[in-house]
Amino acid sequence: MATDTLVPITVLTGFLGAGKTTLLNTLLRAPEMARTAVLINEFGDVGLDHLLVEALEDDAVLLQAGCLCCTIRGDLSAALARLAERMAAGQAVDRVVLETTGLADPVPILQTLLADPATQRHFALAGVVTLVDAANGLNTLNRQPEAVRQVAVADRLLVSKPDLVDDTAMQALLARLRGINPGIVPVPVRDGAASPEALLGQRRFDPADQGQAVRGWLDEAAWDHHGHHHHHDRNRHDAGIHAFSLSFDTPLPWQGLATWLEMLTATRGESLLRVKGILDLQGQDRPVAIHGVQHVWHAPVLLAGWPDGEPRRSRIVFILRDLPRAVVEDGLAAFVAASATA
Ligand SMILES: Nc1nc2c(ncn2[C@@H]2O[C@H](COP(=O)(O)OP(=O)(O)OP(=O)(O)O)[C@@H](O)[C@H]2O)c(=O)[nH]1
Repeated sequence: MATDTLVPITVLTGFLGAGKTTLLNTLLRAPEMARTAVLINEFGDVGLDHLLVEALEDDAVLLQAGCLCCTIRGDLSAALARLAERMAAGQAVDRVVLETTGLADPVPILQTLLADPATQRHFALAGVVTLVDAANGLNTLNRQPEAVRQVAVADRLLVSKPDLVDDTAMQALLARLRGINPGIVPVPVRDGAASPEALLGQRRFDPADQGQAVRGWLDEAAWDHHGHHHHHDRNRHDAGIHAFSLSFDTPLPWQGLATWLEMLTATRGESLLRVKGILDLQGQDRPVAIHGVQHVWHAPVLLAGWPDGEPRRSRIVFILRDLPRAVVEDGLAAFVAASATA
C-alpha cells in the first residue's frame, strides 16, 4: 500500500493526570477531527477514561487497547488489526489518536508502531505529543523514569495547567524539559485549548530526528537486552505502584467524602499518583467526576448524565505509590459506614 494511503497515528502521552483526556475532549469537538479513531489504554483493568471521554462524533471510533504499557505488542497490534478490519468493512478513518496510560513507557509503543509489519500495512506513526503537568511535572520527572522517556520521545511538548503555577515554577520546568528534549519548544496549553492543526500535523515520526538516547531505546536489539522483562508484569511498573478501583452502590455524601479525601491528600498526597472517580452523590441526579493528581485536586465536574448501559454507582480508581490498598480501602469504608449511620 502506498505511503500516502496509510492512516496516521498520533500518540498522546504524558504522566498520570497531565490532562490527556481533557485535551482529547477539546480536540474531538473540532470539525477537522471527524473520522478520528481513538484508542485508549488504561492501567490494569481499572480505567474510567472510556466514560470520561465525551460523546464522540457519529463517525468516530473508540477502542479499548488494553494495558499498552505491559503487553504492548500483542494488545496494540490486536486493537489496530480490529480497527483495520472495520476500515476494510467501510468505516472511514482519517487518523488515529492513541492515548496511552500515564504510566506507559512510550518506547515499546513506538517500537510496535514503527516495526510491526501488520500494523505498518495500514498505519504510519505521525507524531508523539507529550503533555507535562505544570503543577506536578518537576516532581514527577524526578521520580518516574517513564515520565522522562515520554518527554524524550516527544515531537510536540505541551505544558498543561499553566494557570496553576507562577512564572518561576514554569521557568524551572521549561529548563528541565529543555535538558531532556532540547529540540522542542514546549507550548503551554490551558484546559486542553490547543488547535488540532498544531497537534496533528501529518509529518512522519522519524527516529533519526531523535537524540542519541532515544534512538538507543528505540533500537530493537538494545531493548531486548535491557530491561524488557521489567515490562511484562501486568500492573506492576514499579514495585511500589499499584492500582485498584472501589465501587459503591448507594449514593455517597459529598461533604464527608471530600473531607476524607482532603485528609488523605494532606497526609499521603505524594503517594496519590492518580485518583479519579465517577460519583453517584446524595441529592445529585447527574454523575460527578473527581480528579486528584498527587497533591492537587481539581474542581469536581458535573457530567451530562449517566452513560447508557452503565450502572448508576460510584467508582473511584486509585493509582498509588508506596501506599497499601488497605489504608485507602479501610479508611473509606469506615467513613462510608459512619456517614450511613449519621
Ligand atoms: N487548572 C487546570 N486543570 C487542568 C488543565 N488541564 C487539565 N486539567 C485538569 O486535570 C485533571 C486531570 O485531567 P485528565 O485530562 O483527566 O488527565 P489525564 O492525563 O487524562 O489523566 P490519566 O488518564 O489518569 O493519566 C482534570 O481535573 C482536568 O480538568 C489546565 O490546563 N488547568
